[in-house]
Amino acid sequence: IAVAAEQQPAKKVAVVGGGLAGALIAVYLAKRGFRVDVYEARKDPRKEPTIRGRSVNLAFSVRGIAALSAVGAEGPVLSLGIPMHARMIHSHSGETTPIPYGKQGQYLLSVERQKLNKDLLSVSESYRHVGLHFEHKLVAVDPEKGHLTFKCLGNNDQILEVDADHIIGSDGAYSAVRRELMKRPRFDFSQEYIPHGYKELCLSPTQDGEFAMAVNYLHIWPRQTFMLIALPNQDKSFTCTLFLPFDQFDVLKTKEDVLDFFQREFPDFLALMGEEKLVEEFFRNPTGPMVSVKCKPYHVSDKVLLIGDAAHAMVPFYGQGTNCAFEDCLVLDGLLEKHKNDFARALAEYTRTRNKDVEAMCDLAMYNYIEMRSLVTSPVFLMKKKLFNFLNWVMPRTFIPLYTMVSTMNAQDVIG
Ligand SMILES: Cc1cc2nc3c(=O)[nH]c(=O)nc-3n(C[C@H](O)[C@H](O)[C@H](O)COP(=O)(O)OP(=O)(O)OC[C@H]3O[C@@H](n4cnc5c(N)ncnc54)[C@H](O)[C@@H]3O)c2cc1C
Ligand SMILES: Cc1cnn(-c2ccc(OCc3ccccc3)c(C(=O)O)c2)c1-c1ccc(Cl)c(F)c1
Repeated sequence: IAVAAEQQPAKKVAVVGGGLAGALIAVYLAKRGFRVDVYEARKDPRKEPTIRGRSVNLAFSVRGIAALSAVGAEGPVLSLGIPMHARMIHSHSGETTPIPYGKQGQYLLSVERQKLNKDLLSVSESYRHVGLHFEHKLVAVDPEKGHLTFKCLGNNDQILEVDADHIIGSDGAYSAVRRELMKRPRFDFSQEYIPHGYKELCLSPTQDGEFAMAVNYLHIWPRQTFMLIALPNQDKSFTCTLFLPFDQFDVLKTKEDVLDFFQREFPDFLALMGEEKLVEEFFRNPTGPMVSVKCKPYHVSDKVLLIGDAAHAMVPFYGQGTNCAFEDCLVLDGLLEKHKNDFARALAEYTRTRNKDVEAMCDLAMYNYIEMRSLVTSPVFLMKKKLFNFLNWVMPRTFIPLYTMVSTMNAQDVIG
């Protein structure tokens, strides 16, 4: 006797990686009635102590918010996020110039990554057919069989074998799922590390507990081959990121080296940060690499799909990586809707339609990096942005600055 579709057991999806993309796709698939198990190598971030001054934030834009709104998960970002209506450009002499992101109502949101990840994991867990498994590191995967092997890091590295109907690889730029797909013929893959590294520094609130700088801005110190940015946090600190070539990081070995560098290049920032705090932050926080990854196809028949950085890691000079990862979820959901949960059709169309868009974002981010690294001092940055904003004012429908088009949001875009 044919068992009615709704009485068949729900298809099982294994999501490898419980970062931002993994947590959101789990919500999407749970809403579609799949049985979802998320396997994350790290510990449950919700049980980890929040280390003050270690928050990392993201610039969020309309494409990311739309993907959250589609599953009713935009609450945390909208309540958490701090609007940045303009960039604040800091010149070498310490002058600051605000340049709006566009007309009134166009802005970016500064959102704390960890808090967002925790909230999305909790939203996914609110669905009874979602299971979260932390400290489970994928060590092998057989895409054709839908078979996965995990090492249970919290349990003497015991091995756990899992079978799933479908596998989502959302395990980031250094994806283990993608590594398996790379063994297959006709799998295109390219990656490029850039010569710059990045280091996060926390600019604490002032003595009287206020923000140390103007709050509703994305602060930028453009210094040609290196740049500094600062995004505001809910706790009135700023998460600042220094982008500097590794060979320049390598020569900043002593306290004096660091203080001389900041006194020369970012005197206003040094004054805000204080020498003691700057040195402490500089040597405590790691210097991270930045890689651009492209690959294709993103799927293996109806069995495996790569999303987020696992599919398309981009250098962060457009602030769109998470926004693209979230848009991946929206696109996949639309295709599952179109193909009535037929993964084979949905995944094939996903690769066919999504690839050109995300590779355009990867290229834009790299183009921005090259442009920022070469042309940009604050006068050039100011002139360029003011000219763009003027042209947009003169021809609002025909000239929209590319960055504004890609990255900023309108209130009505969000509220719909
Ligand atoms: C300096 C910097 C600044 C950035 N700023 C912005 C910004 O302003 N705006 C923006 O939109 N984006 C920004 N990004 C990009 C953004 O951080 C990424 O695009 C985003 O984190 C991608 O999410 P993801 O879930 O695909 O990957 P990740 O966030 O990397 O998550 C992958 C998860 O998989 C887990 N994992 C990895 N391997 C395994 C395994 N073998 N088994 C199990 N689990 C595994 C990891 O522990 C992790 O939790 C920035 C990136 C950098 C480096
Ligand atoms: C984290 C985040 C979110 N968005 N952006 C971003 C990116 C590019 C931008 O402009 C293109 C451009 C600026 C300067 C010169 C040419 C082109 C603008 C802007 O217009 O404000 C904002 C960043 C960011 C990330 C790293 C650095 Cl180093 C940085 F400066 C900003």
